[in-house]
Parts: sequence; structure tokens; C-alpha cells
Amino acid sequence: MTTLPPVHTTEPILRVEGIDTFYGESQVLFGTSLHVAAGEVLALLGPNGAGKTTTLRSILGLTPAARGSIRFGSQDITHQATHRIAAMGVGWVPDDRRVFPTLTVARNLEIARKRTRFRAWKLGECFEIFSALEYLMARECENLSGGEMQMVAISRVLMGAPGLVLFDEPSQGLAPKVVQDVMGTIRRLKSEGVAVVLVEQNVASALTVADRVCVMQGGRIVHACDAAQMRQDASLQRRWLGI
Ligand SMILES: Nc1ncnc2c1ncn2[C@@H]1O[C@H](COP(=O)(O)OP(=O)(O)OP(=O)(O)O)[C@@H](O)[C@H]1O
Repeated sequence: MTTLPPVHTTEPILRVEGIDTFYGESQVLFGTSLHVAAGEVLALLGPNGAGKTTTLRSILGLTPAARGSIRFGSQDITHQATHRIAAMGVGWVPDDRRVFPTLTVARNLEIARKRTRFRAWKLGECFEIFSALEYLMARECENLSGGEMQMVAISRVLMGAPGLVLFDEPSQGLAPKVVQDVMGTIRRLKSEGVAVVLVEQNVASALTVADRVCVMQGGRIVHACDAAQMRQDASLQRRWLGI
């Protein structure tokens, strides 16, 4: 399969429409809708328990939506299996940085390689972003620090040729330099036409990279606006983000 160049378009590559999602009997998402275009960064913000992670889990098919629809490109992925959704080019950086602990960094990256209709990043490009990564290749992942593990978790996604990356609190517990590298990665993804959904408690960092913002509360999107508007308007930040 040949790798196609990035497509820059305003047509959403991800379209979530009116999803209701449950854990058992308990409803957590109530008609949640959002969209993101190729080369666009959407920050999904809101308090603890608002349903941000569950939204990502629904997109990934880990906690499928009971009602509503989710489309990735031309495909309806609402009820697709997670491995099929990943194979289409949906990458996920989970908040617990799920790498294989007993495997080396090199092996973790090797097995993450896959072909999609999007571009797979080269190992050298991951080294450019995370300069420490090159020196960690022989280490087993269980012996890495949180920041080092995050570099591996993100590089795995890049090498898996993503067209959309879902980041769940990527800067949690990281030193400022690694947070900068993570935000730098998001900017590079954007410049390549990859779509990003960024769930983040670090609102200041999220607003520096985001194009648009959706605020969630109680399983609903309660406010959506351009990130520039949110950055410039302290009253909007107070009202919707409590800062
Ligand atoms: N496995 C689960 N079983 C039952 N309820 C769950 C489960 N996971 C999450 N919930 C509940 O779903 C709601 C939404 O949780 P979710 O993790 O999506 O929120 P969030 O916005 O990502 O919050 P946080 O910022 O704290 O991670 C919460 O009330 C949470 O307690």
C-alpha cells in the first residue's frame, strides 16, 4: 500500500453525533456531538468526571455508544471493533501510557508500526521530537520514568501512521520540558494534516495548541468556541473553565 500525502480540508475527518454512552446501567454521555477536521486540534476540556475520557473511549470502540453515530472519514465506526478502528489510522495516547512493560523501548516501537492510508512517522523523526528516546532504546519499559514512558507511548502512535490522534491528559505528571515536547508533537501533527483531540487538565498548555475548544460538563458539550476566543477572553475562561 502506498502512503498518501496529507489532505488539508475543512470537511471533518471525525464526526461524533449525538452519542449516548453507558457503563452498565449508568448513562455517562448524553447526546455528545463534536467534530474535528484534518490538521485541526480540538481541545476537550472540563472538570473531573465530565465524560471526556468516555468520549475518547466511545470513539475508539472501547466503550461503544449505545445511540448516535461516529464517523471517521467515510466510515461509520460506531460499532466497529477497536482493532479495526486503530487499523484505519485512529491513534490513542491513553492517560496511563499503556506500553508493554517487559519489552524494550525498541521492541515497543517496532510492534507499533502499521500501514494505514496515512503516513507512518520514521524512528528518526521521533528522536527529533524526543531527544532522549534514542538513548532509551535498549531499556525495558517497566524501568522508565513517567516522562520517558510518555515519549514511548506517543512515538508508538506516530509510527502507527495516524490520521487522527486522541490524547488523554498527555501532560499529566510531566516535567515542563516534556510537556513542551508533547505540545510540539501536537503542532507537528497539525502541520502534517493529522487531526487531534486533546483532553487536558492543563488548560494553559491546551489553549496554546488548540484551534477549537469544547467544554464538557455532566456528559454534555456545554460550550464550543474558537481557542483564540477562549485565550483572549478571561470572562469566558472563568465561566466555562473555572480559571
Ligand atoms: N468503568 C466505569 N464504570 C462506571 N462508571 C465509570 C467508569 N469509568 C468512568 N465512569 C464514570 O463516568 C463518568 C465520566 O468519567 P470520565 O472518566 O469519562 O470523565 P473525565 O471527564 O475524563 O474525568 P477525569 O478528568 O477525572 O478523567 C464519571 O462519573 C465516572 O465516575
